[in-house]
Amino acid sequence: MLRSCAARPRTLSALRAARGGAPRPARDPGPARRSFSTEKVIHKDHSLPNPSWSKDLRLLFDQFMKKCEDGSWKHLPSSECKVPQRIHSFKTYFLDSKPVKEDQLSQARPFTRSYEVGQGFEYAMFYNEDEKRTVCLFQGGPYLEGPPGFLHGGALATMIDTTLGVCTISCMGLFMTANLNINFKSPIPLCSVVVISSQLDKVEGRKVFVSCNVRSVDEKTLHSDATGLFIKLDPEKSLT
Ligand SMILES: CCCCC/C=C\C/C=C/C/C=C\C/C=C\CCCC(=O)SCCNC(=O)CCNC(=O)[C@H](O)C(C)(C)COP(=O)(O)OP(=O)(O)OC[C@H]1O[C@@H](n2cnc3c(N)ncnc32)[C@H](O)[C@@H]1OP(=O)(O)O
Repeated sequence: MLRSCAARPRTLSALRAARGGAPRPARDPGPARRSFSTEKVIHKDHSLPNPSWSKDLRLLFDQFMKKCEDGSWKHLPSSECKVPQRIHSFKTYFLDSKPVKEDQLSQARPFTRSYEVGQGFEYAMFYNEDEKRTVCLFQGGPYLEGPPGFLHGGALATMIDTTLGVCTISCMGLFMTANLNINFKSPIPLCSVVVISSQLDKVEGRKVFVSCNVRSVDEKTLHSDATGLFIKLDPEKSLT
């Protein structure tokens, strides 16, 4: 994700300055944050194969890594601690409208990267800039059970939300989900692998419309299809 954030043409302060508003001083990260940001900590990339990955997930991962060789697809790294510019701007410009306790914030980590290896969300994301498409290879672990032996619908909704969110990567700015419509067509056996294929359908002002389908590895089963609306955050508007 860092790569795409680094490529972002302008920061929020540049956006704000462009509007003639005085750039808001970045919030003092506080001692804990300062020491954290000066540490040279190498964060684990959770989007790489690990022993919990099934043969299906490894095969699909290798197939998509091959697609990356000509540069058409990009593998998106995923660490639970790295604070890319986009998230940092979000915390600087949008979180102060509702003071969140510093110590709670310092414990924050992405929901999908908060389980022991293999027990929750195992996934890898690939992005195609030209086609504005994101593919997520997802294996839901045993802690994501809904109906006995099947994946919880909320766990699938989480991965759909995350995958659709990544589709906004090519748009400037920070986006939040305003609407998700999900059809659950066929239950997903727990610990099986599915492919979430998503695309950016249209942009209207601050509104980005995206959609996806969720299929089994052999593509024979359509497990789900969904649409989403993401709204670009307006730094002049408070979030709460
Ligand atoms: C933010 C950075 C950090 C998170 C990263 C998120 C995503 C992008 C990421 C990239 C990569 C990373 C991976 C993705 C990881 C996770 C993704 C998860 C994303 C989420 O999980 S995020 C949490 C859940 N999400 C919320 O917690 C939002 C709560 N919500 C609000 O904060 C406001 O609601 C907001 C800001 C959305 C809009 O507020 P606002 O004031 O800026 O805009 P406003 O209301 O004026 O609407 C403008 C135009 O959108 C139309 N519109 C609005 N809502 C609509 C709806 N529901 N249906 C149909 N149309 C709707 C209006 O009708 C108007 O349309 P028109 O202009 O035509 O009149």
